Amino acid sequence: MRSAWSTHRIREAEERVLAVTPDGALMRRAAWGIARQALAMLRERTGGVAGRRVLLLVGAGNNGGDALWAGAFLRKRAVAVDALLLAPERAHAEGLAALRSAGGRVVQAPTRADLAVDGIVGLSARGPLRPAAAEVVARLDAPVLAVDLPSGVDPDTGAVDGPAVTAAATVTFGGCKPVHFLAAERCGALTLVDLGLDLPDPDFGVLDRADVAAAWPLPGADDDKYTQGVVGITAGSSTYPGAAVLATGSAVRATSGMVRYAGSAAEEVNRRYPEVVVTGSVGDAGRVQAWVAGPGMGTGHPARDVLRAVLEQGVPVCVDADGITLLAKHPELWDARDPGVPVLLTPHDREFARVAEPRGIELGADRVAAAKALAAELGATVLLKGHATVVAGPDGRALVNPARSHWLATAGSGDVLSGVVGALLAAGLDPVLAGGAAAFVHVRAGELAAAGAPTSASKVVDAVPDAIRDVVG
Ligand SMILES: NC(=O)C1=CN([C@@H]2O[C@H](COP(=O)(O)OP(=O)(O)OC[C@H]3O[C@@H](n4cnc5c(N)ncnc54)[C@H](OP(=O)(O)O)[C@@H]3O)[C@@H](O)[C@H]2O)[C@@H](O)CC1
Ligand SMILES: Nc1ncnc2c1ncn2[C@@H]1O[C@H](COP(=O)(O)OP(=O)(O)O)[C@@H](O)[C@H]1O
Ligand SMILES: [K+]
Repeated sequence: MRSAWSTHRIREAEERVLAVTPDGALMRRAAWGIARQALAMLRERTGGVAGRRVLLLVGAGNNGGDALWAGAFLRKRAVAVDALLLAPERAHAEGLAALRSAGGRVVQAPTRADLAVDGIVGLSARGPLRPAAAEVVARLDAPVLAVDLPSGVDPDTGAVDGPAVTAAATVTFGGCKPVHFLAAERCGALTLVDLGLDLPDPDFGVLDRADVAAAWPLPGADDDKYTQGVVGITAGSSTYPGAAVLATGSAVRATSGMVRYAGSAAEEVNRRYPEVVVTGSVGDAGRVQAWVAGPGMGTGHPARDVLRAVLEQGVPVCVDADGITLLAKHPELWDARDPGVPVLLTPHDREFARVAEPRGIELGADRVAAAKALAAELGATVLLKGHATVVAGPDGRALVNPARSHWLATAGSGDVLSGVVGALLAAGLDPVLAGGAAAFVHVRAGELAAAGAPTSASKVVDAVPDAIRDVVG
């Protein structure tokens, strides 16, 4: 698992190491990492390094200092290095002297380059690129290597509110920052240079394939259809059967155990998935180890009563879509749950706001903080959907799952996610892990279904087994 720390935590840890390290040593270590990455990119893109051209974009602080030192190192490999100083009077003095004495040039306007190094701003970044920097970045046609993080993107939230760098690669130092996962598409390929920092618990973790593989429930020799955890789905309606078919189908594809469906779309579900045991109501459904409640179920009184019946069953529940709106409209529904049994909500932004705003929690730029606050407030796990998915538990743990493409932004894809979450909750996974692993497999299924072109939620359902095979195989 990779981890991310907010900038103030990184800074605190850096201060401790700086206090016992010779002056400039950390910066040179950071710059060495940038230079190595720059050489690799030049080699890959132009077939060599000597005589290739690098343009440094140098801001007012240590981020620019890193870029200048990296330029000095690149000169040793006969790379032609130009530095464009965006705040000439505040450019890092030692870095500039090192670059000059290594034969680097200071230029007044962007020059033709095989690679640009973004040393405009790093940990101290606030807001989008300022006009002078924005103008230079807009004129670049070389790929960009970002120092620490792409300038103009908020380091702690990944928010982009105006002009910002989109990097082909980023080299960061000491520990990853939230931006690297919340705005992964702006960072490109990420490399971490170790600075020997003693870091506290991270703000959030990021599951990798091996973590998901280790968590994913596999049937064993003694398993039967019941022992793997039976998933119950109550979703859809006779007017909107699609959500029921998608969520149920996704649970069928995500578990080799049994899936039950309870609701008025039973006929449509059974026509598409004959292996599902269907009933008209939750009361008649038989035992399950977890419920998924909400997609397309409506927000009227009958749906409210169904949700209450589900919450009263004393098994983990994934509440999605209309179920979340019902919880917002009828907060007394929370009283139906057993406080010791996990509830996992899977809101998109508008659903999140419906539940959170009456409780004084705003969904601002800091999506991780907002999800953590709502999870703590509700005593439930919150999976906040978006291009990066945030999963926060009531105990303060959080995971982020970055998107690798955006084809999953398609109608019904949230219904597919809820079915996968249900399968993992029924198998007994901790809800934060269930949410994180489900989001990981959902993204992979989306990639496989889309393969670079528009897809549909039905195709994503069908790609779930391939995604699981890809992860656990
Ligand atoms: N500490 C360490 O040991 C190590 C640190 N290291 C490196 O130091 C970096 C942090 O350096 P830092 O703190 O000097 O500030 P940095 O990010 O360069 O910003 C400079 C100034 O830019 C400005 N500015 C703000 N927003 C802006 C915007 N949107 N667009 C344009 N400009 C903007 C703002 O100045 P203002 O004009 O507001 O006065 C700000 O003060 C870190 O990311 C890493 O690369 C590594 O060497 C490893 C060891
Ligand atoms: N821009 C995006 N890039 C990648 N994934 C996205 C993007 N927007 C939404 N998603 C994902 O698509 C799914 C949409 O869910 P949701 O909003 O509930 O849709 P629906 O209600 O149509 O099922 C979520 O899993 C979300 O994380
Ligand atoms: K930068």
